[in-house]
Amino acid sequence: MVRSAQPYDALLLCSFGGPNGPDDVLPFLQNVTRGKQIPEARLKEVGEHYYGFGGKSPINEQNLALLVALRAELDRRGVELPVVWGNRNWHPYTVDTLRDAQAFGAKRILTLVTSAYASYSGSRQYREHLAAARAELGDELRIDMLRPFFNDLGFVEANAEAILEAAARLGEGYGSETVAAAGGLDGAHIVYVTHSIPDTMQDASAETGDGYREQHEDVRAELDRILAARTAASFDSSLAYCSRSGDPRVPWLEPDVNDHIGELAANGVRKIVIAPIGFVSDHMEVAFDLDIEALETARDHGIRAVRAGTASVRPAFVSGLVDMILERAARERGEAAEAPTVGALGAFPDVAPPGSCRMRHGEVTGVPVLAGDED
Ligand SMILES: CC1=C(CCC(=O)O)c2cc3nc(cc4[nH]c(cc5[nH]c(cc1n2)c(C)c5CCC(=O)O)c(CCC(=O)O)c4C)C(CCC(=O)O)=C3C
Ligand SMILES: [Fe+2]
Repeated sequence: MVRSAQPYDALLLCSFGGPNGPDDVLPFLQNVTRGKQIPEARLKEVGEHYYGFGGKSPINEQNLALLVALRAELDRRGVELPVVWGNRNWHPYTVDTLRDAQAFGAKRILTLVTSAYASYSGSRQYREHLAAARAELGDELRIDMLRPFFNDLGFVEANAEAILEAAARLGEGYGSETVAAAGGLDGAHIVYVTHSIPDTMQDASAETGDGYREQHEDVRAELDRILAARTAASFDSSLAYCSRSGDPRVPWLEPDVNDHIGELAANGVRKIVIAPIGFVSDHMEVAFDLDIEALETARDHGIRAVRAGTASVRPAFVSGLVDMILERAARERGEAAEAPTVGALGAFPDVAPPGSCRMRHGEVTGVPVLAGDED
């Protein structure tokens, strides 16, 4: 039986984008930082991270893999829904992808952004971006966005599995993988990591609902609960931040993961699992800021450290996303469809509330966002 995802004609996988080679790095960074106050020195530094990887970010191939995995899961369930891919900061740009989709007759698009948590960077900036694309392509095109998925069981389950696999590497020599995971986790400290944002962006994210930091704390608590139940190991955890940018005088969320690892070492911690719950795939922030910098910091302090994988294309994650897509489509058809979540915060609304997730607390820019949530 063919099931439809009506009223949607296509699913747009919308991501950040990244350079595919050395010549892309500068223009990509210019796209990202247009209108933002980022010092030249920071840009140079980030450019070097990319050049160190041959000028190529892993993010585009990771998004293609996610697209293929979503396609396969939709097919497996017999759902007819084209999946297309577009980015905010690099080719293929969202507006070009949507123009093609429109040429094939698509009128109503559901967007999945590769950002699990709601803040300006992970939510409103995408809604501004999509509104700009729609303004270019015409009002017949209707674009919706899926609610944040940080507390979807599939996303949380994928992270739990990745942490257990990493813990098993810490516990090598304990026997079977389950025993090794428990042994590795026992006495360990899990450092959950996400992207730092300016304090004023955090405050803005908390204005109409639970804020960015609170969303991560909710995931941390839920993961701790799942991991303790599955392993009976005794462990601690905390939330730290990576990849701060901007003017050094402007406060961003802390502790920085490297400072935090130093503090843990001073407090006698000897083994850690670094769990990048703030990221959906192992892109540059993970490959450089965690795998190169944070792991080196741990080594310098004599701490054994492993980095857990991201949700990426784990079946639990992909399947959870498809559930969310089908639920949203059902609600748009006027059918009753629940929005199940884990943790304490509950489902975020399908349409972001007016005034949510501004760039800075107290700031109103008047930049258009998607229909339904204009200020
Ligand atoms: C919350 C958040 C996420 C997580 C949510 C999500 O995943 O969306 C995220 C993801 C990403 N950030 C990325 C890259 C960059 N972010 C920058 C700058 C900034 N990020 C910010 C926040 C976030 N960013 C902020 C507040 C800035 C300051 C300027 C601004 O207000 O926008 C800069 C400029 C240079 C620098 O200063 O770092 C770059 C190059 C890539 C691509 C990686 C790759 O290429 O593999 C990805 C996935
Ligand atoms: Fe970023």
